[in-house]
Amino acid sequence: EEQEEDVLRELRLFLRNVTERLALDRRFKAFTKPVDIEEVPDYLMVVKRPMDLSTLLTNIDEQKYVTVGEFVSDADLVWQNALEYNPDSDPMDRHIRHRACALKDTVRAIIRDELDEDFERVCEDIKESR
Ligand SMILES: CC(=O)c1nc(NC(=O)[C@H]2CNCCN2)sc1-c1cc(O)cc(O)c1
Repeated sequence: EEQEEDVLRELRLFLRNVTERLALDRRFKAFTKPVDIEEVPDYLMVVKRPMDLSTLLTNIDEQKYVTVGEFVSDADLVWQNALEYNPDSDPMDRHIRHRACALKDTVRAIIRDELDEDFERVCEDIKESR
């Protein structure tokens, strides 16, 4: 009903704000757009579920997320995929892994500092009722 739509609208506003702040952070430039499969043909052999910050925004607008937990699961794919695709001692691999770890820590810090646990509980109750 109306109250539920109000809650989910507030969830989308929060998730857009978090995602846009990540996309503005220069450290995360490599994560802002889908990996170009033409440029990186072996990418899909390694990474089974590609994800990037622009796709997270599209998912938010398409109302894919009913809880913050669902959003964090997709956001975690971004850095997890980067660690998976960059396992070597190659300087570029290390560089991307450093940024992937920064993304992981930044997402968790924002959610811990800015998400009200009572709000997430209401979202989870809406999800269970559907
Ligand atoms: C996001 C990601 O996982 C990624 N990994 C890379 N790794 C390498 O280039 C390593 C792989 N091992 C051998 C030495 N090169 S480049 C790269 C990337 C960077 C961008 O600026 C845009 C983009 O779409 C993808």
